[in-house]
Amino acid sequence: MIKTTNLTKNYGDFTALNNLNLHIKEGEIFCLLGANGAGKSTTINLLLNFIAPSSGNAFINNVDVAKHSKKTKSFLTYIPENLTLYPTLTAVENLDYFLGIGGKTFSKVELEHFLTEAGLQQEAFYKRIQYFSKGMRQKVGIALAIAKNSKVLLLDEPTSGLDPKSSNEFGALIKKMSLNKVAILMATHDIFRAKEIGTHIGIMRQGVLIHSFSSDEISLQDLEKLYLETMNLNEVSK
Ligand SMILES: Nc1ncnc2c1ncn2[C@@H]1O[C@H](COP(=O)(O)OP(=O)(O)OP(=O)(O)O)[C@@H](O)[C@H]1O
Repeated sequence: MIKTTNLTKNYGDFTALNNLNLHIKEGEIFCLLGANGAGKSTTINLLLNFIAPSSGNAFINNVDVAKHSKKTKSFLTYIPENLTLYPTLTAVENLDYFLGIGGKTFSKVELEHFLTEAGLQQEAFYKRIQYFSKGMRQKVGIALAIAKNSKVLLLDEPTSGLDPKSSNEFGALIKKMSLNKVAILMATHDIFRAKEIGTHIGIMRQGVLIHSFSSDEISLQDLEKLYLETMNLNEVSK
């Protein structure tokens, strides 16, 4: 699970994240919406201990991220907007390499199985990553999460730049991960996908989570309205 208590990040006088309280349980998909600069990536960076909190705490699987960074990383997989893999290595080789860094070794058959589970077509297993689309690279990232048996998945704008079919496929894959009890946080601008796959949705503005609700409480139309109203508030307060 993912939990934050009064998590705050200041840069001098500027507050990028203001007292965030989140609780994402196993099997839940929390989609975090917000305008550019709202604090979505800051939240993810704090959960990864890429940056230190100014105050408050972040927990992955009940372990404090700032105190036990290495341990919390072993529970999670992070897929950034553009997943960096080794371009000259194949999908299988990349998977083998990154799992090896975490001290895990698997047979060729097992690695192929993880890629299959992640929805990568078999013809791509032994192709160099440099020829992969964004959607295909993300599937390698998901295969990594499956192989690691990750309890938590952190996704930063995973569907931006994906065509509708790939975005739909990605959504289905994320839902499948959640059925395996993974707790998922997805920062996104994609209202449609958030409503479709999210069990919970949050809207952030200027570092504050101002709306948070379960996805079935709101229609797509109302969600869009609320989101646009939030964006307009941003404009007015500038
Ligand atoms: N190192 C830093 N120093 C000062 N301000 C920063 C720093 N890093 C981020 N910020 C500011 O913190 C705010 C939140 O940024 P963040 O990247 O979390 O937004 P975001 O919601 O992920 O936006 P986007 O949708 O554009 O990715 C922004 O105003 C950003 O300029």
